[in-house]
Amino acid sequence: MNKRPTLSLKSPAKPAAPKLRASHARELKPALQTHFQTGLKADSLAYSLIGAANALAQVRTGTNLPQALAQVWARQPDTTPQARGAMQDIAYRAMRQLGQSEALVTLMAPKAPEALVSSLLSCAMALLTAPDEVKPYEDFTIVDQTVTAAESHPDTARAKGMVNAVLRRFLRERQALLGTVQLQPVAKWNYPQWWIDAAKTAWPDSWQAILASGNSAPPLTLRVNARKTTVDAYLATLADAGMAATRIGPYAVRLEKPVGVALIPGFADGLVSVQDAGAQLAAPLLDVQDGMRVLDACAAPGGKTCHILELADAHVTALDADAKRLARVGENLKRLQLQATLKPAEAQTSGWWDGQPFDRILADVPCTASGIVRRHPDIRWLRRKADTLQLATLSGKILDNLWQMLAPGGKLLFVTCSLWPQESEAQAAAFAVRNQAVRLDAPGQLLPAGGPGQDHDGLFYALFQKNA
Ligand SMILES: C[S@@+](CC[C@H](N)C(=O)[O-])C[C@H]1O[C@@H](n2cnc3c(N)ncnc32)[C@H](O)[C@@H]1O
Repeated sequence: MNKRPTLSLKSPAKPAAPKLRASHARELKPALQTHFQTGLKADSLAYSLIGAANALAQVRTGTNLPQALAQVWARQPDTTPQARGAMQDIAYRAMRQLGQSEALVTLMAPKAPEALVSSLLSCAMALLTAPDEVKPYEDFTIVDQTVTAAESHPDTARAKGMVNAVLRRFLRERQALLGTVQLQPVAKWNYPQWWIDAAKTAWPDSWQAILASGNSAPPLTLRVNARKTTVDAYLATLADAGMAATRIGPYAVRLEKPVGVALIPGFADGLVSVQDAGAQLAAPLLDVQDGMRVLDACAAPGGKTCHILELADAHVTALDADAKRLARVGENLKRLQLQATLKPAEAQTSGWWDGQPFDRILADVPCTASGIVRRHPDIRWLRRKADTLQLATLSGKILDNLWQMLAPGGKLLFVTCSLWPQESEAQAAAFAVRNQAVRLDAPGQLLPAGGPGQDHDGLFYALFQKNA
């Protein structure tokens, strides 16, 4: 990775120290001053660090990272696109290194830091321990800018000296400190202990590779729209634009260097969509023919809905319990010039159904999303162990309900992006027994994989047919 040229670090603004609140007394535990505007320059690393730290602190209280970042940007409308990019990069790195960073801080800090201080230190640690061949920033810049960031905010100003001391000690004793914390599994793997245990139990031969894969940066994979072009023609378009790419599936193209969608040739015109290569297996597996009635029961944001419609002239109903997310299905259909009926409703209910059976049903059910942590590194810190059982209970109800809506001879494809058998294979096996469903050939559990020729998330596929 090249050094980030967009950040001006020559003369970082040193704002006047903010007034400390009396409520900084530990026992009062004040709420974070999330609306506080620092006087930092938007193009400084300090600005990006305090923004990323704010987002991280929100994640620690249960908000997902994209939403937390969106909240930070909404509160600071002067955040430039470059600063947004830098904040996002720091926050995502921090999520992937959080176990190690928090263990390092616990080892060095004289007492447990308050939420925003802890988050700021985790952001700085993620940059200081970045695995990149070319470091994103120089060590001294990271320390200097983290201290400047601490100084700029009332929730961190008092801890400025401690922040400085911790980061400088880390630079002096790096190897010894890293060696010490690596003895703790949470710090070594950067997942909660229950997650590490679950991976070991489910995948005793490959849990290390699975956990490591979840800490890698994800590829940018495109789905080529079969209605508009071919993979070969699109690869040629990319080559003309000077963008290196390889084919990694029947419709899947991986860009060598991820870019924003605005820079992807033909994206606005619907030539391609962003979709993991593993997720691109769903539509072909459903084997939809022209004229069929198809239900996509958990459809948002519509990746699989649109793929189905790119492959056949079908009558698709796209259902999702979350009306806001369902609106994104509409946006994607519009960009691709496709049509479907959108219904905001819960898939375990039937009040929305007109009683006409479906020929094909896609049940891409809500799950722990443990197979897509490389794209959503915050998930591991947000999920709780009990979520697996709760989500499996809901998806069991969804499957049983949808089965009643399937025409004789019709097919139902059950999909999860989970690595936990309780949500996937065990669920599929129990469903088949409960409903006397015929199980057809499908990939089953795909573990996350990367490399030449293939690159996909962790997904599960089971295909069922109803007796005619
Ligand atoms: C794995 S995502 C679906 C991804 C989508 N199929 C795609 O390819 O773009 C699961 C979706 O299920 C929705 N959902 C959650 N609970 C639901 C329920 N009870 N009924 C219907 N949809 C639900 C969520 O809002 C979410 O959009």
